[in-house]
Amino acid sequence: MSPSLLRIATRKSALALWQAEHVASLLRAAHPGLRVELVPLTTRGDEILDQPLATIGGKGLFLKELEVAMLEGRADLAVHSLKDVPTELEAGFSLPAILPRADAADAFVSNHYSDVMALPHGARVGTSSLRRQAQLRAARPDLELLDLRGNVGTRLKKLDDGLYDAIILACAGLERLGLHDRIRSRLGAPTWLPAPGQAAIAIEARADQTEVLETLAVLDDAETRLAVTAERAMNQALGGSCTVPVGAWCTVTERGLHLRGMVGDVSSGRLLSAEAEGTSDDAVKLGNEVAQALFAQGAATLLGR
Ligand SMILES: NCc1[nH]cc(CCC(=O)O)c1CC(=O)O
Repeated sequence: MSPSLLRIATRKSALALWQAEHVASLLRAAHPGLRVELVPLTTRGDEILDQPLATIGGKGLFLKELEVAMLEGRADLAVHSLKDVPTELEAGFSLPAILPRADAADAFVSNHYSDVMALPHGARVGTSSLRRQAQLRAARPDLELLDLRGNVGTRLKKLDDGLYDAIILACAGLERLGLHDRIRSRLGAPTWLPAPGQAAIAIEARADQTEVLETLAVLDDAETRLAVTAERAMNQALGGSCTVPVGAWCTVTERGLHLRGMVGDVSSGRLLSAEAEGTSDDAVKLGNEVAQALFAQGAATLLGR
């Protein structure tokens, strides 16, 4: 029997709530008569705001409480930014739908400067992402890189308060929040790579809830799933999580998949990159191939392994 009510576990940040509401309206449109409600929850990742994510460690910092709600029957699904979802999902859960991807580029955001190259010598740039820090360091060894955590609104407020000359955010998040006009320039492939899975929204549910999974699967976008499967396979082969300087970007055409990967080093600004093409029937193999090419260039040293 298909469910008559679906409860969506979500974080309480403006971005998370937007994404959950977005999924709720897509579900209502796809299944007339279906009731959909939000269950807003606080996660550990939201509570610890004084430390860079890379230091706190622990995969799935933003997922745990939402998964517990599903296990305890307080929610039927959870909505996540795919880039916050660990490559290895918790046992007993699956991702029945990955939505069509938005703009996966990063955004250069500043009140005074138009892009990274226009920043004055020694300018202060805020981002806690090691991937963003490594790519900034590579382009501009002189910059002062400063930690910056919190949700999108908090980060913009700190920029506006003058704590930074510029910050780096995801274009997708800014667009979803109606903040497109804060984007001074796009940082995109091939010169700048996003996080694996960036700009894709993932729906998570319990693997044993067959009817729920079927109800959610109608929202899945096959092309986005292929691309992010390759990116996440590469990340996994590199032993990556969201706490290592790894970037990935896969495009899908009728000719097949094209994956580009990057591993960086924050202190030296050294970047390794590799790319390969593959067929759409083996996205995982393509991801492994690019990871191997990066290892052949010495990625293990940069990743501290
Ligand atoms: N780590 C926070 C986070 N998780 C997903 C996004 C952006 C939206 C997306 O990638 O789907 C953001 C904000 C940011 O990086 O600026």
